[in-house]
Amino acid sequence: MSNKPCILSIDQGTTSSRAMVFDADIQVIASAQQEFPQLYPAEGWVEHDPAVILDSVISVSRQALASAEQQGYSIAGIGITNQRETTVVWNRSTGKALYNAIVWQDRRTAEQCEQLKQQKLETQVQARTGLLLDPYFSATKIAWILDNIDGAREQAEQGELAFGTIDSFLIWHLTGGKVHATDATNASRTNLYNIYSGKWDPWLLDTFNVPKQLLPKVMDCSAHFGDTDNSLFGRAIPITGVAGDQQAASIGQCCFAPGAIKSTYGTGCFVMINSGDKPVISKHRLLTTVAYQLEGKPSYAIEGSIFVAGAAVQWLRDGLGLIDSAAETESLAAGLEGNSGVYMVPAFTGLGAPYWRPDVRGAIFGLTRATSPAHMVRATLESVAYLTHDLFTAMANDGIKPASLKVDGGMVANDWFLQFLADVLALPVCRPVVMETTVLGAAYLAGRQLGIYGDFDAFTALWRGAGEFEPRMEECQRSDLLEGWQDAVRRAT
Ligand SMILES: Nc1ncnc2c1ncn2[C@@H]1O[C@H](COP(=O)(O)OP(=O)(O)O)[C@@H](O)[C@H]1O
Ligand SMILES: O=P(O)(O)OC[C@H](O)CO
Repeated sequence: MSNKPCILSIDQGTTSSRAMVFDADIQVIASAQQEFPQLYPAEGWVEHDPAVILDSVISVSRQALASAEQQGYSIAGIGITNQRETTVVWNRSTGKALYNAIVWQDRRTAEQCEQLKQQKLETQVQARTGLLLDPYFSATKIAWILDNIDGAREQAEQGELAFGTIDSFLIWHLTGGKVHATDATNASRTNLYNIYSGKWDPWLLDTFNVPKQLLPKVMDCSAHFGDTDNSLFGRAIPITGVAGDQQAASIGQCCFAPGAIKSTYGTGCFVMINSGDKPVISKHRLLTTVAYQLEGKPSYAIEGSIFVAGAAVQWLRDGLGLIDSAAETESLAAGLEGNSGVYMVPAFTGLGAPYWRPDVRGAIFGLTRATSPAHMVRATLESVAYLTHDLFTAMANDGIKPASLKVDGGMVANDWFLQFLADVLALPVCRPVVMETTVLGAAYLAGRQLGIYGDFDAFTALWRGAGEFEPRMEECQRSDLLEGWQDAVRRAT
């Protein structure tokens, strides 16, 4: 009979679904991962098939769970973390989605956002949500589904439909259609949730034309969300932790004190700085968001969101066929003396913070007959570091000047990238032992609710750095590179 308690943590990311099992000492004992297709049905549109997402989550969870049980462990609870903002609307009777999931990167509602900006509503939206007017967030994506799928708006008004970010969609299906809930971090990315009152906001629902009947119940990040349906894992398992992936990464990096900062390099890049128990509104186009909510008390963060980071590496592999694997980018970039004046602006889905230009598209500058695939690769990696530098400039203008940066996500396996990042930011960059901080954060939230994991101090005591990258570039070289980048951005925009 297995009796060692452990937590199954599910990370439903933009490019893959991952499940990891953590024991009571927060060590990884099992894991499984599955990539799934990205759908690009029109220029600027990005979708996922919700049924494929659900299947991939169930499949990786079953694999990780079986491996843990074979080792004599018993799953005590489940944590869920997810790509944020991505929007699903489904039928409450059948559970079937009305339309594909509209992914956070999707730009189809740029015009609606522009119209709201023309009506001078951005300041009011920011004052309630901490967010800006951009197609990134869920509200205009929901309205698009209601206005473009036959009969959807009437069904929504009659209470027949449910909206959810991916966490909510998964909770619904894992509990056999019994629970329609989300957590405060995911709610805070919709543009419908008032981060001051902690409630769905009637003015926002009206402004974005979204019926209240669609919305899930908003809960703390550590809470009993519901139990899984017996048919899925052979018995009911409680879901006890939920957070958006960037917030979960911030928890996994132990960013609990005001000023603590992390940057995650997955499909996109997201920098988050803890601002304590008060929301701080940026004057330089950064976002304010809920970092986590425990025992009814929210903590807040300032966030810089870059839409394309690892996605550009994926494009080199899948779009251009320049590389066979993401890992190859490291030796290709390191093999060059410099960038030879080649700059890439990876605005495949517009530019996020601090530019917020959904209309801009990607560009490459400085090509010559001597430009090789390695130059393209290097320009791609460099661009992610420059975009991070732009966020740090906005943060500095808001008075935030960190002394070092904790990093995580798929791209930080790349040592060359991290050294270049440290050089461009002129800051030490630290990579943790557990690079999957997102799943770790969700596991912590779930295990905390069950009493398996202790308080923040106990968790922080377990955090280990795997190595620091110290800045070592000459200042004149750094400023030349940044000048080249700024020129490229000017030309692209
Ligand atoms: N060694 C590497 N160098 C650069 N990029 C990498 C490397 N390994 C993985 N990546 C990139 O990291 C991303 C995957 O990271 P992950 O954190 O799993 O993303 P997500 O959660 O968004 O699906 C992919 O876009 C991939 O191209
Ligand atoms: O899937 P990731 O890790 O790139 O994260 C996506 C973000 O949550 C989008 O806001």
